[in-house]
Amino acid sequence: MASTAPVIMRIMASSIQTAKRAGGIIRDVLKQGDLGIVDKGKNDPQTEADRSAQRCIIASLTKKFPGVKIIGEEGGSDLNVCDDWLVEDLDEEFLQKSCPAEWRDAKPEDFVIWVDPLDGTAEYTQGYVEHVTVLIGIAVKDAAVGGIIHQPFYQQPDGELGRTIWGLKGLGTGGFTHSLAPPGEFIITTTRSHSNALHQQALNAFPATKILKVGGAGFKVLQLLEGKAHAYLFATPGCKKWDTCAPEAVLEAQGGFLTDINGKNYSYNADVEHVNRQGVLASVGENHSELVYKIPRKVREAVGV
Ligand SMILES: Nc1ncnc2c1ncn2[C@@H]1O[C@H](COP(=O)(O)O)[C@@H](O)[C@H]1OP(=O)(O)O
Ligand SMILES: [Mg+2]
Ligand SMILES: [Mg+2]
Ligand SMILES: [Mg+2]
Repeated sequence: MASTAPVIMRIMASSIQTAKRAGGIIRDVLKQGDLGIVDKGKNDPQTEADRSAQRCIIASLTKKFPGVKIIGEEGGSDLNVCDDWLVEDLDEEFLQKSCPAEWRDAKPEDFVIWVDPLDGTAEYTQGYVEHVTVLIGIAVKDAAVGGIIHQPFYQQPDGELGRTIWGLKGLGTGGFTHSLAPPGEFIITTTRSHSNALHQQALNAFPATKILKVGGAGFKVLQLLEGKAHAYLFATPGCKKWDTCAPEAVLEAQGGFLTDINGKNYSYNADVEHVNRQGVLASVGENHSELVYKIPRKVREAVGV
């Protein structure tokens, strides 16, 4: 019944399979050894894995959904890829699920797919491969609605590498076991490679019992989902719509929040500015607005309201 499923269900089911294939490409580039690093800016590396994974994802999704706008971190991509990189199948298990009523009638032109082919590139080049994720975020009009977070280097109990987490607002999440972070503690997960004085000032305002410095927006949201941290803070511009669309959708499908540091959700339509100028604050199982008001007003004014 694949062809009759609502567009959003088909985009999600195709993105699950495509993110897995991209994860395989990311492992292959590392195995082969030459990362082909290019510096796009300060602390902003790109590797052959970013480029190849993006080509795989954009070519596959464009072929399947020609009427859908797709925006990838690595810019315009050559859609001419080998058959091995062209993912045609859909995740059948996902397709069996029932589509939430609110998205059932969404048309191809209502969607924007935000692709971060490799989130945590700095960490990938430094050997912290468990921080790496593939992010495919699905926006309907302005809102982040669905997301895939694939971890290429996650070791399954049976030894298999890779796991795929999904979330769709109104339906829920899959691919991991949700738990809340320990009560009585306050653990913050934050950047390890893009800190600055402004961000540090915000971090200092929290009575944290522990600060985890890890790479990638996807990995930090996974830490929230698995109860390793209570909040994710990045109080400065730097991450972009492709970093937050999928994590926001998955976290919010689980009852959490991912907003700017003023507590406002970002917009994900095709015309928005790519940079998330007002930073990121995410939490699950917490009073999110209380966290917003812990961030010093000076910091919130510096990034803009
Ligand atoms: N200053 C920056 N320049 C470029 N990318 C950034 C910057 N800050 C954050 N990012 C992106 O957001 C992700 C999360 O940031 P951090 O790990 O510092 O918390 C990074 O892995 C990176 O995504 P990517 O690795 O896909 O380029
Ligand atoms: Mg990058
Ligand atoms: Mg990223
Ligand atoms: Mg990236």
